[in-house]
Amino acid sequence: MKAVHFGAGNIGRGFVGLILHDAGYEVVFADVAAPLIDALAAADSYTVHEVGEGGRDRVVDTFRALNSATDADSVCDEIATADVLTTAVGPTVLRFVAPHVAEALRRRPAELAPLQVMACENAINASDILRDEVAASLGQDEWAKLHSRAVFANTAVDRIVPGQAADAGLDVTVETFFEWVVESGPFGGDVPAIPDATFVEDLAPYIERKLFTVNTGHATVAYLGFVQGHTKISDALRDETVARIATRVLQETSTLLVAKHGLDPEVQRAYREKILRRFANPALPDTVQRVGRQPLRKLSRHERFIGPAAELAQLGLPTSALVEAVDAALRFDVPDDEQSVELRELLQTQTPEAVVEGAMGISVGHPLFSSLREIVAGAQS
Ligand SMILES: NC(=O)c1ccc[n+]([C@@H]2O[C@H](COP(=O)([O-])OP(=O)(O)OC[C@H]3O[C@@H](n4cnc5c(N)ncnc54)[C@H](O)[C@@H]3O)[C@@H](O)[C@H]2O)c1
Ligand SMILES: O=P(O)(O)OC[C@@H](O)[C@@H](O)[C@H](O)[C@H](O)CO
Repeated sequence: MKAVHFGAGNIGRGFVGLILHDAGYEVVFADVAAPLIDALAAADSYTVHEVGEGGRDRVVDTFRALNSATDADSVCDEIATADVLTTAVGPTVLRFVAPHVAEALRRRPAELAPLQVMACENAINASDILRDEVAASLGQDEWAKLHSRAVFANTAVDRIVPGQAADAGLDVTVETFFEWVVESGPFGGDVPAIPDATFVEDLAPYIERKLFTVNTGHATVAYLGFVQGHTKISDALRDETVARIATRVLQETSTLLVAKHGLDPEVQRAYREKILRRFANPALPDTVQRVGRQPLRKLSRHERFIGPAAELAQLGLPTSALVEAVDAALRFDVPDDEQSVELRELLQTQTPEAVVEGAMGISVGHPLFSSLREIVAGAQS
């Protein structure tokens, strides 16, 4: 069995690559970072160090690596004969992966089973986004002819993989916990052979529970931690102010998740408490800068703050803690982060109304509008 995986970064090596390797796939990593791909191509193996209770070292071998920027032709050939294609590149990068997949579908022998595509990004329906980009890349007529050569299944992936130490080489330090949930419908009864993945009929409750609990909570700790002057996530969570607001934020999103998806409130309470314990893991060298990265993506309409807050506001339910977290996000000032710089520019050049409508997708008249307008104005003063 062969899997092509785009994005040989933290989650690519420390989670998707490991799980596919353990499932018996030969993994072909594709990435645009030349030093990383060169190092992978020259290596026989790398080690995933799980830190925390019960953590152990896991060795990944039997992989190959290709540069998708300079050797796109070989990458397309590999995809054309692969069983599985996964990505962990970031949701905004999927459109750059799509032309490779489109070309691979042209080359894929018609007698092969459909390529099983799973985009492992922190975004709702990331595989559908990739599918739409592939269709756009092929154009309507060609897509109609080739679409049956691939199936696209949405997924929810959960494992904290921090940025790695400069001297770590290819090895990756990760937490022990992991969860990979995949929607089963698109596979039509022939799900990929991945024992560590869980296949479910309806992914919506899983991806929303993950994004609006793990990622909302994580980003809250990152932005409030940044404001309070912390560098590490585990230190930020030891700060009472940060912990108090993070706890309230997770109570707010839990109210929505319980109401919307019929989750058991006690199970959800245990889930969010476990998540706070995961963030507090002192052996995990995770930073507020990594977790807060790309604040404009995180502040966008369907993401971890505005997504749940908009739904709560429409139901007349409390959103004050989420709004406090958004307030902190507006103060994330990291010159190395392009979106942080862009956010600062927006705040300096646009009216509060334009920021709320443009960056957060909330229009005048929405029940969340006035509280967001107020905090944007506050961040500008
Ligand atoms: N790190 C985590 O804890 C974690 C957990 C769950 C999900 N995720 C998600 O996984 C994705 C990747 O996150 P990460 O933390 O591994 O980031 P990362 O920056 O460590 O890895 C991303 C990799 O993608 C590569 N890349 C960029 N553009 C590319 C392109 N056009 N083609 C091929 N490769 C390209 C980069 O060179 C990099 O190696 C994101 O969507 C993230 O939200 C991350
Ligand atoms: O990857 P992002 O930028 O969407 O979010 C940052 C972190 O919250 C995220 O990477 C978590 O570590 C991960 O989602 C845990 O499963």
